[in-house]
Amino acid sequence: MASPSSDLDRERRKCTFNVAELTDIVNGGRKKTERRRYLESLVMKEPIFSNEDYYFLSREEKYSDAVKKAVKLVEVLKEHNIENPQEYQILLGVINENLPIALHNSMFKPTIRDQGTDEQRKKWLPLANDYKIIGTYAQTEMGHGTFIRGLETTSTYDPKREEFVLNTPTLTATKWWPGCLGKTSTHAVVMAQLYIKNQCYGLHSFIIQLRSLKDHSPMPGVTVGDIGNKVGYDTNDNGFLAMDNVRIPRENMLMRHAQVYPDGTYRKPANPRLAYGAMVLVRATIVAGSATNLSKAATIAIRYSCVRRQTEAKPGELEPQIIDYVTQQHKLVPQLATAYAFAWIARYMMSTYHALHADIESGHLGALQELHGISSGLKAFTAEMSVSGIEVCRRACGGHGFSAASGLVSIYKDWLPSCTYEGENTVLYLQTARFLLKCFRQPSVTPSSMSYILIKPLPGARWGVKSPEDLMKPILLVEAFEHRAQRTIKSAAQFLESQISQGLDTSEAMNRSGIEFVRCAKAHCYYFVTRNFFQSTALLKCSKEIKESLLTLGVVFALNGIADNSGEFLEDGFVTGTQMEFVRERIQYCYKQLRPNLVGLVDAFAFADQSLNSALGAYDGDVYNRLYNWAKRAPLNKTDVHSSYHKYLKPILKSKI
Ligand SMILES: Cc1cc2nc3c(=O)[nH]c(=O)nc-3n(C[C@H](O)[C@H](O)[C@H](O)COP(=O)(O)OP(=O)(O)OC[C@H]3O[C@@H](n4cnc5c(N)ncnc54)[C@H](O)[C@@H]3O)c2cc1C
Repeated sequence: MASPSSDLDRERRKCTFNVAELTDIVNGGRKKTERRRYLESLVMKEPIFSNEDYYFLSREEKYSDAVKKAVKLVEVLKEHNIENPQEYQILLGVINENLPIALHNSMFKPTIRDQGTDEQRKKWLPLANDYKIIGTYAQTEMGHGTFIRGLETTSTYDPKREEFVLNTPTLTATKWWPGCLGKTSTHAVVMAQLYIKNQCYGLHSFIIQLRSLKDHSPMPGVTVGDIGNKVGYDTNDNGFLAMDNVRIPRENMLMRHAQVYPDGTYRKPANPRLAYGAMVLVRATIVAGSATNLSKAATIAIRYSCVRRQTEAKPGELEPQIIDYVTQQHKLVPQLATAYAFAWIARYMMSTYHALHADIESGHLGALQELHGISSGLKAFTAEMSVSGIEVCRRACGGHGFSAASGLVSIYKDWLPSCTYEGENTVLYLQTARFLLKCFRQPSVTPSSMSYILIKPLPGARWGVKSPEDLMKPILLVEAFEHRAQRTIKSAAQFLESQISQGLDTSEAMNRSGIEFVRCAKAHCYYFVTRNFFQSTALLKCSKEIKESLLTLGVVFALNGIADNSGEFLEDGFVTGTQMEFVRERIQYCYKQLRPNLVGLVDAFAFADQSLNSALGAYDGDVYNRLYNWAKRAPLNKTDVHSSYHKYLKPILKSKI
């Protein structure tokens, strides 16, 4: 049997490009790579962050361990003055667990920043930044998540005492799901229906103290706890919250956009779209998370597939590395291509958001609406594809993919809810579809990045691909996705009109058109991500070898998208059966081209072993020793004879043979 480590060494020698150069591209430059390494070292040098035995812990142990790590992380952040959210994400990446202060930084502070007045920011943010308080964001209730107008929690203004009184009027109004709520947070931003003098003014945000800062016991009127075990997220205390006449001062309503004056006069927000900014940022972060989690899974599965050998072709011959089976390549190379495509689109979303930030702050919201329209669909698209891609990687590791030691099980379980939180995926696709249809119908509101929608595809249009070689031309690949998106948007618009013309009211017509809407939103997202991948790669200043590899990955991403959705390309005759054969042929050609560089392409993500926490995917490829040593540490193996033998097995095994 070949040595697993030498297998990976050989793979690394075959790579045609300089991996460090690609790592710098992935990180956004050499300086960022150096900074990332430095930040990672801050975590790796602290034994408290070790996750070696993580997979053996019970839920309660995992939570408690995560609290310990969170406190140490706060210490590291303070000691090194780390305030940049992206740098914070790097530290979390190596810790590789969903810490129970996640919502404090991802939602509590950003909501106060976005919705708080200057005085409120001045009061709350220093306390939050210093971790004197720990906050969460409580919106979802047991009865409603998606339909936020249906939330039932009330906040009634009492002008005599200049206070709001918060209540959970029904069982279904119980806040349910908020992360870090159950056992950790001392405060929460709570979304509640605002009532003043018996009139409801809709949802607003309020800061509530949940727990005493002296002994962490729930405040009077507050019932709070953990919602119990979930598919994943073991370290996080997703919680429930019920309030019974909880009084807070008037100043605890976040009043940057809407105000309640002491006498109870209400002033509504100037522009309801102002809330979009924070949402866009959170969605861009999820898109980046999709890229990272899929990159981790692809790293583990590709390294393992170069180490794992199975099934000799001829008796006595060395068994091939499983990566050399084309079926294995067909599972894993598309995931690698998708990971890069998502990394590039995440960067686009982040940079567009930051470029627009000044506009948003000064109330110029035109471009924000566009970003909101597309970010909903991109969040859904990347979450959906990354989650299914991670599962493909897990299965591609055979039996060992089912072991917790693979690392893939926890990546999957912990990333799975990204399809649900921050907007359930289908609901987000529907939002993007509505934006696309608006652009389709009203050219005057269509932003330049979406102008393709206005070009009506010619009836009888045909794809300009004449040979398999043509499929290496980005312009032709983008053209195919553009055509599909244009056609499905038009057909969704026509479908909706046909429903309305049959006499259905708008909401029922929209409901009946939902499947068409989701179809066109997905088609748009695939187009957008493919176009961005080729545009961004073309602009890179890098070696010819890197550019070639990235472009080939882009071709894999595009061609698999065409093959997997072949019906939509063939349906109107834009793509012919012969061209579809070219597509399938070219996919295999690309796999062959990329084969020597597969390990280099995953090494370039530069994940520290600790951040993969995988016996299968560590850098040195020492899979079998790691698996064996890990299993030997399992709690069940602490003794040679387990206590259950004495309790149960012994009597039945006592018969004489
Ligand atoms: C791990 C995790 C962490 C979370 N963290 C938080 C948190 O920190 N704070 C917080 O407030 N919440 C949190 N949530 C809640 C989360 O935001 C909601 O679960 C999510 O918004 C979906 O809402 P829902 O559960 O009501 O699903 P539902 O809306 O009930 O969805 C169920 C099904 O109905 C469909 N559906 C619903 N409405 C429509 C529609 N209009 N058209 C078509 N189909 C529809 C959906 O597509 C889905 O298939 C978290 C959830 C999870 C799983």
